[in-house]
Amino acid sequence: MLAVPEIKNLLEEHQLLQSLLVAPEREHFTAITYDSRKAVENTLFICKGNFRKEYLSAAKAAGATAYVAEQYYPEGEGMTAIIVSDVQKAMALLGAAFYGYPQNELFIIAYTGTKGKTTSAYFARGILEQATGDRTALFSTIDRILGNKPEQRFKSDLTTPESLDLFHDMRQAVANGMDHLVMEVSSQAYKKDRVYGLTFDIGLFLNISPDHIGRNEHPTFEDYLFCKEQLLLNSRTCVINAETDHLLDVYQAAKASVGSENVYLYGRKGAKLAFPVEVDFEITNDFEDLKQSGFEVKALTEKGKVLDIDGRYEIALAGDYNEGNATSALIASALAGARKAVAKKALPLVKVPGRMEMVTSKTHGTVYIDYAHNYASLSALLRFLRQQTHAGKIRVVLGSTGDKGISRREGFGKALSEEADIAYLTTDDPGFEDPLKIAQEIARHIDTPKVEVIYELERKEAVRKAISASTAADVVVLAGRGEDKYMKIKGQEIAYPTDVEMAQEILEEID
Ligand SMILES: CC(=O)N[C@H]1[C@@H](OP(=O)(O)OP(=O)(O)OC[C@H]2O[C@@H](n3ccc(=O)[nH]c3=O)[C@H](O)[C@@H]2O)O[C@H](CO)[C@@H](O)[C@@H]1O[C@H](C)C(=O)N[C@@H](C)C(=O)N[C@H](CCC(=O)O)C(=O)O
Ligand SMILES: Nc1ncnc2c1ncn2[C@@H]1O[C@H](COP(=O)(O)OP(=O)(O)OP(=O)(O)O)[C@@H](O)[C@H]1O
Repeated sequence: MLAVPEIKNLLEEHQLLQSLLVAPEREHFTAITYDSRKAVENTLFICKGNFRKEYLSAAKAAGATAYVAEQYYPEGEGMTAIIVSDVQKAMALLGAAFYGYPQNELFIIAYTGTKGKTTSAYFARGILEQATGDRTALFSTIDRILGNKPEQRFKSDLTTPESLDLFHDMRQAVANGMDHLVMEVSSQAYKKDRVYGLTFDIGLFLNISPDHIGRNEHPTFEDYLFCKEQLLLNSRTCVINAETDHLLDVYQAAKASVGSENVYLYGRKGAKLAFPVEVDFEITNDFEDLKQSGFEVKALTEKGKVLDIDGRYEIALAGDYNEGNATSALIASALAGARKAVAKKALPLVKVPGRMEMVTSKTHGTVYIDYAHNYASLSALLRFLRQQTHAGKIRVVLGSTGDKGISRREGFGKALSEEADIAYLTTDDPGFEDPLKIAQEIARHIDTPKVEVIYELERKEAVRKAISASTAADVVVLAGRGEDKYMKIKGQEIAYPTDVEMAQEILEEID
């Protein structure tokens, strides 16, 4: 429940309130929503984003008695009108208040980074699940786990939910007995003030590379970096991958916010850093194959030693970057109070849907299904597979999404040029764009004749062609979609088999 005096105070404190017109008997609200289709009796309705006046009329007809907006609407006549200077910020504040500030009942670990957020969040939750006796929620790009029952697990639409949904889900998690939360915070979350007003217990910065720049996302790389760094300005303790690009900027943001004594840095032994800084934890690879890896973590500073995580760990995920992801989770969970012995047992059990999944074959190449969908992740993946694959060819099936992430097309072309032998260019969430045109744009950035380019726009056929042509020495990479079950075409989500399902089905037929 939320009442007008509390709303007024809160919005005034944050200098957001422009005018307030309280209609008689419209002073207490028992529901809150930004979607007219969800409005019920006595709802406080938020007019935000690509809002249309008809939505306010619909909300009022459904029983909404007040609205929050950046302007007055005649459609809201008879309702309490709360006019604010920034509706996204107001929504976050009102959401937290409506749901009774659930963040105060959770220890929150928040991840940002261009790559590795989901994987690292899964690692951290894997450890904390054991350490807290199953009281750790997870809000990831893949799913939102609000409790331990299957019906408390939901597929995610966004990496970071809209603020109202975020506070709603936090409240649910608390009601389900959770006292820890691991979540991903996208740069968009800061751009759109979805996490406005939140302070995280631990904020982790994994890396940054050009991505998410374009229409509907960030106008420039600087804006992208600025938004990502906001996590460090809103966390009590910061953990940074010392191997990130723009380390100086990132480190300074964290130091200015919490002081160097509350900043932890980690990196691979001998890694070249973008600026010289004392690293708290050093990672040494011990062994790796295509299924797993083992590594050693060593504290180099007194502050690092206090966390007591020195030791050898194993993970059931290939890719050297995953050792870094796992180390970030070790540091975060140690800061949350998890013991080393628990982490050691928990880490090898962590699986991440759609990340480095594998389908093996007797006669054809092993198929890797990975969500890699920009230059940094695809090149890291292909470089890793090249080291592990000796004489065989690397066959890569991919497309690039339409309407967003335009810079990925160039990134894919570049990564394919570096390590692929055969590129099967196909369809991946084309939206309102022509998938052939997208594929041709990727091909334009393949700058070497060493890469054979095959166009096959039906994704399933492209997968079939790549697997059928492969020998046992080859690897087949199905990139970009992970566990996606839908293809986004012209504003619709059309059911489509996952890459894993297609690989399994094709191999059952031809193996
Ligand atoms: C740019 C952006 O942040 N867009 C998000 C935003 O859209 P929006 O506020 O304009 O809402 P909208 O869906 O267009 O609808 C307008 C309003 O009318 C309402 N409505 C609509 C229909 C109706 O009948 N009645 C009604 O009241 C809607 O509920 C909404 O409040 O709010 C919506 C939820 O309310 C989000 O789904 C949508 O994300 C878009 C689809 C999206 O995909 N965003 C991407 C770029 C994103 O945020 N990605 C990041 C990851 C990328 C990264 O790492 O940076 C993420 O966190 O997921
Ligand atoms: N630390 C890392 N550095 C580079 N690439 C990585 C790293 N971690 C994971 N990847 C690659 O990026 C892909 C996506 O990983 P993950 O889903 O964990 O990242 P994410 O940050 O959640 O991505 P997104 O924001 O695109 O959803 C993986 O499938 C892997 O190929």
